[in-house]
Amino acid sequence: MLADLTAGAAQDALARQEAVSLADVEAQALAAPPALDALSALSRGDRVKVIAEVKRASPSRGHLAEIADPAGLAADYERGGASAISVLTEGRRFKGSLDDLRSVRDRVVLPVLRKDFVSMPYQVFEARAARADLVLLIVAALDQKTLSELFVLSTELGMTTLVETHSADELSRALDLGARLVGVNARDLSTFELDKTLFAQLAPSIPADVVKVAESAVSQPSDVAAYREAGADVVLIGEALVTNDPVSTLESFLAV
Ligand SMILES: O=P(O)(O)OC[C@@H](O)[C@@H](O)c1c[nH]c2ccccc12
Repeated sequence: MLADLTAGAAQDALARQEAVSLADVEAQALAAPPALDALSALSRGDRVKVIAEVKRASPSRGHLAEIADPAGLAADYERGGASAISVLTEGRRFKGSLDDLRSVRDRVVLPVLRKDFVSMPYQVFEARAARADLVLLIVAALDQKTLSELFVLSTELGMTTLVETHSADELSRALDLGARLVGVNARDLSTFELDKTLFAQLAPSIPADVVKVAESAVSQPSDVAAYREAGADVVLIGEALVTNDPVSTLESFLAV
């Protein structure tokens, strides 16, 4: 499944490249206003921080929410106390787009993450051209050479990279890169199985100066409390926020 998602996203990027060449998207990326300092925004504080996600659907959970106005939802997230906004830009299964990201970027002042299945430099340039401040790289989807190249490129473009892991081996690959923002996804993107204990298993192996993000499976405040207890600086939440009132749900999560 992860391989399919990654291949599909690459195919879609190649189709966009027919319209806007690599050189042009690179020029757009270099001309964009500088990325916001997302690492500072997400660094450990007195309270847990939330990356709130604009997510219409997923292959594991199907349709979640229509979200006709992604910018309005992001503004609600900002009002509710989120520290950054994640925008799923994958079109096939998550029903997102770079237009969603651009409209969110125009509305909020928070750092914005491009959440997609990135495997080519073109997609990294696109993220920055759309004024994303962060880009997701999924260790399981990439060989170490490609992962490292994409990490270096996004860093050179001034973005913060959220490096997503799902095992001890993937975590050590993320740390080898020098990643400063590391995510542990409770969901296995190949089987869609959920392991809510994985963050707590891996967190002790993540150095103190690396910002730790617990991803997926937060449905109630006690889930946030458990991730915080296990050492999370940040939790990334999608489904619970798009299927409930975003502001009050976010506030209840931030109150733990
Ligand atoms: O909707 P949830 O269970 O709150 O999960 C959000 C986020 O962690 C999930 O969307 C996610 C984590 N890593 C990903 C990689 C690609 C696509 C999606 C994801």
